[in-house]
Amino acid sequence: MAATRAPVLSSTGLSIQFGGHVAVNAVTTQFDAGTLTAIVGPNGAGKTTYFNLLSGQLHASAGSVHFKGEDITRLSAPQRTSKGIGRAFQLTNLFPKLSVLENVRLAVQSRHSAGFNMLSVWRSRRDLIDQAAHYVAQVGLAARAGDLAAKLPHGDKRKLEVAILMALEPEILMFDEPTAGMSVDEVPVILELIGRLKTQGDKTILLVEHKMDVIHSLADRIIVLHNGRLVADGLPAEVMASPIVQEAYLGKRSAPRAAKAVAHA
Ligand SMILES: Nc1ncnc2c1ncn2[C@@H]1O[C@H](COP(=O)(O)OP(=O)(O)OP(=O)(O)O)[C@@H](O)[C@H]1O
Repeated sequence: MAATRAPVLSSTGLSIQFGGHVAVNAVTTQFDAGTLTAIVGPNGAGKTTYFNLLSGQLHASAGSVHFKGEDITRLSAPQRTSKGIGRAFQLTNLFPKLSVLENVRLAVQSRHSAGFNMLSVWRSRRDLIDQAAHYVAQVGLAARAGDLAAKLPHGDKRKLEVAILMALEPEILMFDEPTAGMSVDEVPVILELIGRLKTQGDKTILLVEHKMDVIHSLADRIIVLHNGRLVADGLPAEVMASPIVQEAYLGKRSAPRAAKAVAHA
């Protein structure tokens, strides 16, 4: 089914200040349904802070966030999650003393809230476990389903985070450097997963990533943050060729050719 191109998430004049430092500075943009947008920029550009403002971990000093037309600026992170904005957290979301399967089962359960119906607890529990096993298999962790989360090597923990996010079935999936700290042979599993989520067409994916090959293979669009400002926005090839990106992001002084991408002052 063809993806509908309509804004599902947007920020308007979104800003946050830490002391005198403006970490995100009046960022106005929108994310269309069924697209994958990569958010790039040098270290300290404000990418993670912008993510925190969208997902509710931080609250804006100014500006607003809208989800499907609703102003969610004042909603907490859990309220935004329940509306369908899902974010993979780097290792902080895992229950270390529970197994891989149980970690994912809890995510499935929180979506269904099945535990409240005492009459159907057993049947629901079986369903929940089956669904959890499906997500565990999708991220390539079936063989480790019974292992404690704490015992997993780093790369497998990152895969488990993705399984938890998928189990929540959010409309928006936010990944902040999903392959960071992974060995080279583990990276493709996560990239294939994100690629598969993308081809489903109904998910809106936001990806903070430094690896250019990852961005090129997955992104429909790139936005560039620099010193907290949105400085470029467009198709990957255009944005990567733009002088502002060549200089600000790749550290090159001269740009090969002029950019077609929209450069924001
Ligand atoms: N809680 C905070 N308190 C004070 N300053 C902060 C806080 N969070 C972020 N900053 C500052 O805001 C700026 C943006 O940081 P942020 O982590 O968003 O950048 P980033 O683009 O994600 O960087 P990286 O690619 O290195 O992860 C940095 O100067 C950082 O030091």
